Amino acid sequence: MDFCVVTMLYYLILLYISIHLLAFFFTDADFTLLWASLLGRKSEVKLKGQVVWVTGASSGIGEELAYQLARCGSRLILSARREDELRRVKRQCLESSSLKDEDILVLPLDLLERTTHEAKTQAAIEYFGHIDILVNNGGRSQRSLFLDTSVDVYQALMELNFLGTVSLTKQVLPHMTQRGTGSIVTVSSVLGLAGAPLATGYAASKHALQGFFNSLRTELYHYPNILISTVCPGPVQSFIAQNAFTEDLHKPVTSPGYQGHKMPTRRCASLILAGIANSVKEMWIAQQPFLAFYYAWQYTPTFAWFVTNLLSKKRVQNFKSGVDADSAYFTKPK
Ligand SMILES: NC(=O)c1ccc[n+]([C@@H]2O[C@H](COP(=O)([O-])OP(=O)(O)OC[C@H]3O[C@@H](n4cnc5c(N)ncnc54)[C@H](O)[C@@H]3O)[C@@H](O)[C@H]2O)c1
Repeated sequence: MDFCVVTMLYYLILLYISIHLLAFFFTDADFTLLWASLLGRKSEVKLKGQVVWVTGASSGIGEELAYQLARCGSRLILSARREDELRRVKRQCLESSSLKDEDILVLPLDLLERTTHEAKTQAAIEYFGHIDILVNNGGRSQRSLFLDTSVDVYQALMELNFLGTVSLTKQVLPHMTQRGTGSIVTVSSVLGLAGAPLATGYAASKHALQGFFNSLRTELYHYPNILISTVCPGPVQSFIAQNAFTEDLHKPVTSPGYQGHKMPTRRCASLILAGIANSVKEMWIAQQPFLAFYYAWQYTPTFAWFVTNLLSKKRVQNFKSGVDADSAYFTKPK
């Protein structure tokens, strides 16, 4: 081969690797999702007019998803336990979009009350005629060490994050298979892929969701127009830390902690919508250095274990000395 061609190829490969490395350090999502958000179908176009059911729509990621979906022109079913909060979210959706009152259904729902899920699903279908997208977003986290934590907390986490989500999916999916189209999008977590201290039960419930939906997807191979997607965010600004379970079922978190270092909710929601619009099956969403961990866990687990153990030691030490667990990586132990 000609020397010039070899040199050119060499530089092209170097350029390709450099672009990826550079992009990696400035990205806050995996490459598939990032390409989808930059060059893929626009969510304002793809999601316009779609009927989207969002659980956990009264705060945090779910609330922000509602606002952005409203601006896309999606028709909405807003669910969570507190009706007054859902009405507030609805009002704000109407103020910031061209949707009409009848385009948004407030449908209070408790994920723990599984016997109500069939009637709630029927009510949603009767109202709009169909459901295009279910976003399984409602859930709670955990801030407690395993040795201190009651088994009741583990049961509650599995009942809410795992079984509540499975139960609603069980009601909605037959409607989608009947129509031959639809999307079930589930907000899992980075802790659905990896582990971290203070979250053994939460991570277990999110790992369960990952296993469940990854397997369900394989059962639906003959429904090419049904999307089963899991979203794995790292730290995102919301009320998750404030609402987390502690070692005792009825003991609240004492301090909500610092949110500044977390990804803005708006960015997380906009990436999720880009992923849905482009049928991305698994979305990794996190700022650096967290995103680097997803790759390390996936491709270099031995190295990932090494670093994770160092960070975990610091996180546990900080937690025990009363420093906020979420910002523990960024603060010195007392
Ligand atoms: N914020 C983060 O850092 C983060 C990271 C990874 C994953 N997640 C996931 O994102 C999802 C949304 O959490 P968030 O961060 O917006 O927290 P959040 O606490 O602000 O919102 C949680 C929502 O779930 C609802 N919910 C809780 N229990 C419920 C029940 N029994 N029935 C119905 N709804 C219930 C709440 O009312 C609220 O609307 C959760 O599944 C969470 O695990 C969050």
